[in-house]
Amino acid sequence: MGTALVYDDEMTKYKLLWVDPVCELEVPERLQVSHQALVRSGLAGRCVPVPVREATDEEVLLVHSAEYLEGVKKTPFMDLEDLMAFTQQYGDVYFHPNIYHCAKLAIGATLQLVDRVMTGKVRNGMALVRPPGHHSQTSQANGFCVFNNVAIAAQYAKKHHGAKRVLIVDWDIHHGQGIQYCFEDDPSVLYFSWHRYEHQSFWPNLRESDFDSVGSGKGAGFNINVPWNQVGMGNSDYLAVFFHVLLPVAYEFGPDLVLISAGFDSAIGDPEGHMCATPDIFAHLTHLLMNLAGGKVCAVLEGGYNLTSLAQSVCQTVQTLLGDPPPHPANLGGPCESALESVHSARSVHKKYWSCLQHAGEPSTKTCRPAQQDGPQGPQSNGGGEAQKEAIAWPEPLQRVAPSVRTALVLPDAVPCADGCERFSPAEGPDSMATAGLRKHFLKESEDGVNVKLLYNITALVGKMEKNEVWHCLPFPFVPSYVLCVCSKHLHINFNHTLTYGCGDTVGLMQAALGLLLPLGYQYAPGLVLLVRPPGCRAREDLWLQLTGLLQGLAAGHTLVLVQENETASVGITASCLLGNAAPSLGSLAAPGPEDVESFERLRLRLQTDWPLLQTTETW
Ligand SMILES: NCCCNCCCCCC(O)(O)C(F)(F)F
Ligand SMILES: [Zn+2]
Repeated sequence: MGTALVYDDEMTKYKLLWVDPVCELEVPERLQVSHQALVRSGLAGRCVPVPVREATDEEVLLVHSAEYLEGVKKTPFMDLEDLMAFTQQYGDVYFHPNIYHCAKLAIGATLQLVDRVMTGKVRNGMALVRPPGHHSQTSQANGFCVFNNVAIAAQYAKKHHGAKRVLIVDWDIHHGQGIQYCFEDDPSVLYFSWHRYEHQSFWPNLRESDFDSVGSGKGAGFNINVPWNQVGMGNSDYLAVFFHVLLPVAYEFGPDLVLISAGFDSAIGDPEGHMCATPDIFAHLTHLLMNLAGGKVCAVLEGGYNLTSLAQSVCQTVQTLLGDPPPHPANLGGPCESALESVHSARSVHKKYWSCLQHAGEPSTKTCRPAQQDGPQGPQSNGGGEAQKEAIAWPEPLQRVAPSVRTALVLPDAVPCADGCERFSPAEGPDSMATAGLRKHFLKESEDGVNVKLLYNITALVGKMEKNEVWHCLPFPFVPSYVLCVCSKHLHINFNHTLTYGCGDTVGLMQAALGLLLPLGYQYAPGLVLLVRPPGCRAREDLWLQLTGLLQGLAAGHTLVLVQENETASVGITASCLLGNAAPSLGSLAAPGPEDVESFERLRLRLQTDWPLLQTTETW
């Protein structure tokens, strides 16, 4: 199952024909540099190319009014004067004789992607389109958008593919009010958006973009807004929102399709966003969504105006969709005070709708300190108004080279090797000291099986030899003999930290994984993840596969999974997960048991001082 890439350079053939400082940044080069970067990096060649098509009127009418469509249909025949007059009735958008054609191609590209993903022809994919869509509304164009590509895709997936629950994740730095309005009272579409807000002083300056717009009627709880009230937000702020707002709710919602309104004006260097998150963060954001909906993820380009960070961010997203493990998360700290206030506000207004948030604090009465002149990460020029005083620079993302052997298995002879893997036989195999040490001990003991004590000895021994890091997670005592799956070729092991968390049921463990394990792991940034599956976890195989999938976001995918020999049936599906295939969907999660929530919250409060990425409320 591959990754689709939907692109056609016809969508570069419209541009601003008059002077308008607000619209001049939406240029054809945005699409060209994005596609070029995918081609030059070899990523486009690894994707399944999918042709675009024009949307039909019927598809446009899934979201837009006939009057609006009839109006836009006239624009190809307008002269410059009429185009400008037609444009005047809308805000922050421009028309062009070819924009109607391109707008239909943008929808068509998106629907082609949805068709391929929903019918299982590909696992996931990206549609590189313009004009963008998330600001356009039933009867109006807005913010460079003519038709709402992603909103139409959600309606289309429900109507033509029987999707019951669609999750839309809008990581563009502007609020996609067009999508919010479209699904305001619709519980089958969960719309999540973060956006630069600055207490309503940033465009589109809407009161309904604040965190207390939760949807209405039957849709209450299915609209989640996380406003950024300061610029300069960085990687830790973005991850904190994923761990403590989006992911717990997304797993409880249990979508059967994930649409990403993938705008990259939320990346560093963007003249609209003024944020500090680096392009590699989109590898992690993508990865964290890829085990939802059985991996059915469609990323659709929205904004992004710094051509360098846009191209880098698009590559990071596509490379992750292809299954390559994300890069090491670099020096993450805790979220800033303003971000914590936004996280806390969103959690507290949604606690009544989502049982995973039942322990969120009450809405904070205090308001954040007046927005400082400087964003949390230091001085930023304000708004897009004045020219950047100094060019903002950031390191080019490191090459992410997938190992030649992605997953190797060490198996008792009786157990067949899973397809796509290599059997790691003690004779040959990687010659790193760490592996040699593991192998030596493993072989010496293998006739009478291995127990966890020996496992610790192994890692302790290896730790002496290698000054790298390993992070034990979820160690459980387990019966003798086990199968050792090694993902990628090189091991870096140093016995350093053990976090043990006993948990009653699947839901509790899943929520603990999202709210405790992942933030801890990202902050700890281990060199290796060791996943020790407890005996009898076959009963919760799908949960352990979710963990196996999610934890590959750490340690650049270097994952060691120990499986009980009496569960050799798990080897194939575990190997499939280590090979980058999505874990099966958990469906909608029930409420976690109260005792699990209690122990979870206690552990979080105890650890968050040392691990600030665990925080969900401001500390003052
Ligand atoms: N400087 C503030 C002037 C108003 N600026 C308009 C910004 C439009 C943003 C469009 C977008 O990036 O959200 C999309 F994804 F739709 F393209
Ligand atoms: Zn935007």
